Amino acid sequence: MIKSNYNIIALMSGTSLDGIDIIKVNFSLIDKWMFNISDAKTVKYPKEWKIRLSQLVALNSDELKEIDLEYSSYLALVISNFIDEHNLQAIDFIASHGHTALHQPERGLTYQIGNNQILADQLNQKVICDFRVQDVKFGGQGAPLVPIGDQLLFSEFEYCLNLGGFANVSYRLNDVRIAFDICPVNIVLNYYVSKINLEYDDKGELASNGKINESLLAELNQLQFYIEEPPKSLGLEWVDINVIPLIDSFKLQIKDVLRTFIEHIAIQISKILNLKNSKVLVTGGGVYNEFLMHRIKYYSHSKIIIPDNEIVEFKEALIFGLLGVLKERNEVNCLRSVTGANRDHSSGKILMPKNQL
Ligand SMILES: Nc1ncnc2c1ncn2[C@@H]1O[C@H](COP(=O)(O)OP(=O)(O)OP(=O)(O)O)[C@@H](O)[C@H]1O
Ligand SMILES: CC(=O)N[C@H]1[C@@H]2OC[C@@H](O2)[C@@H](O)[C@@H]1O[C@H](C)C(=O)O
Repeated sequence: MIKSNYNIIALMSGTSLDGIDIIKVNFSLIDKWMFNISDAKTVKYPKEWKIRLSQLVALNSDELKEIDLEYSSYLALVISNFIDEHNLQAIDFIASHGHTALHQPERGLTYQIGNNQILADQLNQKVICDFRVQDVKFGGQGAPLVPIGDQLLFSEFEYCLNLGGFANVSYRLNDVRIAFDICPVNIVLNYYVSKINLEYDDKGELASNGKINESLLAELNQLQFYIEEPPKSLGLEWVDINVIPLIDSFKLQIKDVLRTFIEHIAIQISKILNLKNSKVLVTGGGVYNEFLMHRIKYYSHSKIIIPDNEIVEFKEALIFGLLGVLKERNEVNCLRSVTGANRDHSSGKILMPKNQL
């Protein structure tokens, strides 16, 4: 009989580069999937890794392969420390997203580093990973992948909104799950505050003291991406080409850039959350940007619900864990309605440690 209870470790490294989210979680299937997170931690990147990961786009394929190996080995160390710290035993497998190095689905390309065989070998554990590649091979965007988890674990909410490096949303429309990236969020805010040596704009304080530049706001709101129909996704490359040069051309003070960009985010999000009185589950580090949340609430007619910190911070890791479980069961974990692939499919690579092959 197929198992219905899984003890796993799940990991996610998001675009904001704040660190590696790692959790120990139990999934059990009763009438629906239930979960229980027993341990959770964000392992901050050492400065050196943060710099290296922020420069991946510039690397050639040999350099990428080399850093992939090193990063896989680094992840193995992070996981093994987590196992020791929490004295974890009887783990069924590790589900890991890795870190996105390249994402150009229109060229058939997406590359997450950290999914190398040495991860399984070094840990001597089964690893399920590399969830995006097959979707791109099937003509999909390879992202977002979290919506299947929104559907299976958080179906009581009309919308699931995540405010990470980018804002993404998922919701049901005529019994089909729709999801897409809305606009950049922390990836842009963090970039500008890094110029004054801050990691992020705590609570949105700086932004709240800035002034909106109406011309920049109008130009941001007119970017072509916003009128495209889903499925659609954003990557760092898009921000580097379309957003940063535009903002820089205005030569504004940082607080005014932040203020204008926050208004832009709130406007773009409000265009999506247009179902009156709906419940919106909001997660991701952007939740802690109080000024951003204030502007989102100002424009929105929905009920904004912020869950406890564990879900705010670890929902993506949780769902990549679920993707691993679904792959293990050979069940669908990528929805064509979301990614635009030519079929629903069970995506991911299973790495067995060498000595268990
Ligand atoms: N107190 C705070 N005030 C303002 N912003 C905050 C605060 N705490 C966290 N953030 C923002 O949240 C970011 C981290 O968010 P999160 O971990 O959800 O992103 P991510 O997982 O890397 O992104 P993605 O989901 O797009 O891959 C930080 O880099 C910062 O910009
Ligand atoms: C290619 C890639 O890594 N995309 C990430 C990124 O970060 C946010 C947004 O862009 C989303 O599309 C996706 O991650 C989430 C977790 C997802 O796949 O659902």
